[in-house]
Amino acid sequence: MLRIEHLTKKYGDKKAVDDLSLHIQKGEIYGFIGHNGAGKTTTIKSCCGILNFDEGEIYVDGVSVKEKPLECKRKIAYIPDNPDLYEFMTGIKYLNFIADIFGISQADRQARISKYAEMFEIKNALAQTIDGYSHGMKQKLAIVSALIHNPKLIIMDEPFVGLDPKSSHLLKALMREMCDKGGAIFFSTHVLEVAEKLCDKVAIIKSGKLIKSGTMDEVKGDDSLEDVFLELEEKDA
Ligand SMILES: Nc1ncnc2c1ncn2[C@@H]1O[C@H](COP(=O)(O)OP(=O)(O)OP(=O)(O)O)[C@@H](O)[C@H]1O
Repeated sequence: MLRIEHLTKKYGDKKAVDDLSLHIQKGEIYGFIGHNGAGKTTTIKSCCGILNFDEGEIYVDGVSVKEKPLECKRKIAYIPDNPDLYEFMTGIKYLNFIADIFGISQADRQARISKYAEMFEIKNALAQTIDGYSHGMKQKLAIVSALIHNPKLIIMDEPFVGLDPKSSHLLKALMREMCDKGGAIFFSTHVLEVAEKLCDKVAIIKSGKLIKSGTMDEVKGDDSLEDVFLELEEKDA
């Protein structure tokens, strides 16, 4: 569903991501972990067609992000680490704006908005302008807006930051349900306990380079993901 081949992205002379390859298959929840500044957001933004990259290729469901960015964006939902939404809009206006961009029918958008806004308990806030939302409410609105076009692939940067425990639980269940239906999820997190419980596979990035990836069992064996991560961080530090 998502194929990253030899991705290299530089800022000036500095390589933020260096020759990184990863394959995320249908049905997989794939976690992406690494220290602050390791290159996670840069990789994620490259996958979503938000950042140009210097070398390599990225394919979404077989389509090149470089050659056909719009076609890829139709298949993807991207939830950034900071929900910078149009604050002057009401929640419902924002959701309809996103639904218009993706050309979603009135019937489908109403059904999805109703389902997900109710699930994340923001239905009553949809008439308010977004500038009055808390961080968590904005994050929930960003999640609802990401689900409006029924994406095949969801890419999320630190999705659990700011969510209350109930919403985190709901999001985890939704992630699993979506993958069970043939979708795929690639997300970054610093919460290793969540990654360990939730992910089918995990990749560890350090200073722009992929240092370990595979199924959770392959990566961590009998240890905890935290122990393995910390040990890898210590090596050659
Ligand atoms: N716009 C930019 N201009 C210059 N350097 C940048 C820019 N964005 C990121 N970097 C650098 O690229 C490297 C990777 O940053 P990135 O944001 O991808 O890391 P990250 O793994 O997402 O970190 P965090 O966990 O703190 O969010 C860092 O060294 C960062 O300073």
